[in-house]
Amino acid sequence: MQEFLKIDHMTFGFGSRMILDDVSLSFGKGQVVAVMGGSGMGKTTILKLIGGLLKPWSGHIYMAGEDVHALSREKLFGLRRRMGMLFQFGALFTDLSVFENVAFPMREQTSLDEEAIRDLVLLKLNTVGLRGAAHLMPSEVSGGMARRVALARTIALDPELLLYDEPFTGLDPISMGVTARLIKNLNSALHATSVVVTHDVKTTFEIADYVYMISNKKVAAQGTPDELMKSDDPYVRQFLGGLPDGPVAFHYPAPPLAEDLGVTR
Ligand SMILES: Nc1ncnc2c1ncn2[C@@H]1O[C@H](COP(=O)(O)OP(=O)(O)OP(=O)(O)O)[C@@H](O)[C@H]1O
Repeated sequence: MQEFLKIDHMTFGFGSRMILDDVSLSFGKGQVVAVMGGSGMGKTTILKLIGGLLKPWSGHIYMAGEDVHALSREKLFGLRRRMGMLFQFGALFTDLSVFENVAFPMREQTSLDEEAIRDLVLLKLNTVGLRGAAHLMPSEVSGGMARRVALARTIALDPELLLYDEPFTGLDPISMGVTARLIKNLNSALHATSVVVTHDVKTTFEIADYVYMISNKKVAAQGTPDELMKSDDPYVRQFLGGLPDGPVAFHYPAPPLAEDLGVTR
């Protein structure tokens, strides 16, 4: 496997609160890699660190051999241009048509002429099955279609690295499956690397080549979906089974309920 992205012994936190403690993750070229874990474990934070929006306390992130946080501002912008980011809910610009939403990064970041933009936008929309919807406004398309438009916009400039934050949230099961297959197919078509942050086990395991599970500031488990399905690690079993009890407590640490309610015997 040729490595494209590497998180190397990285530690990060907000203020004095550590969120990630000495984590190392590797992402191969051409792979779809899922980063999973419970709410608040730092999954979105990892994407922001990769994108250079946050800086590690220690450790490094390398993309295509470049140390992301050692780059000049200009070089970082150059590197970011090689990334496509689909952040939570992938909001579209509501006052722009589907076509203009996809054209937006092209107009912002390239000097392509109108004709080239038109052809490219239609090609990208065709890839997600929505060429016929180019003239519609975001308010006229369904939630699942809007997510596909956002995907077309994410791949507008043929990124080498695709970062997805909860791409399945809020979608019905069919749209989830469609979105998942698109993520997989786009990754192959672009010869890219995709990082998918999610807690949806079923959909993710259908498309991921490799999975990292983050818990308690650490990589709690990792492997291919097959390996994890067969694992008897209690954390993996708890996560996959959606069980309330296990190594990860359901209750946030608290005094006894009776004490909080002022009940005495
Ligand atoms: N700007 C910030 N300042 C301080 N704390 C933050 C900030 N952003 C996130 N956090 C905290 O860092 C932790 C990790 O947040 P993050 O959004 O990465 O979690 P997540 O795993 O993506 O969760 P979810 O699945 O709920 O989106 C959370 O406890 C959150 O409250």
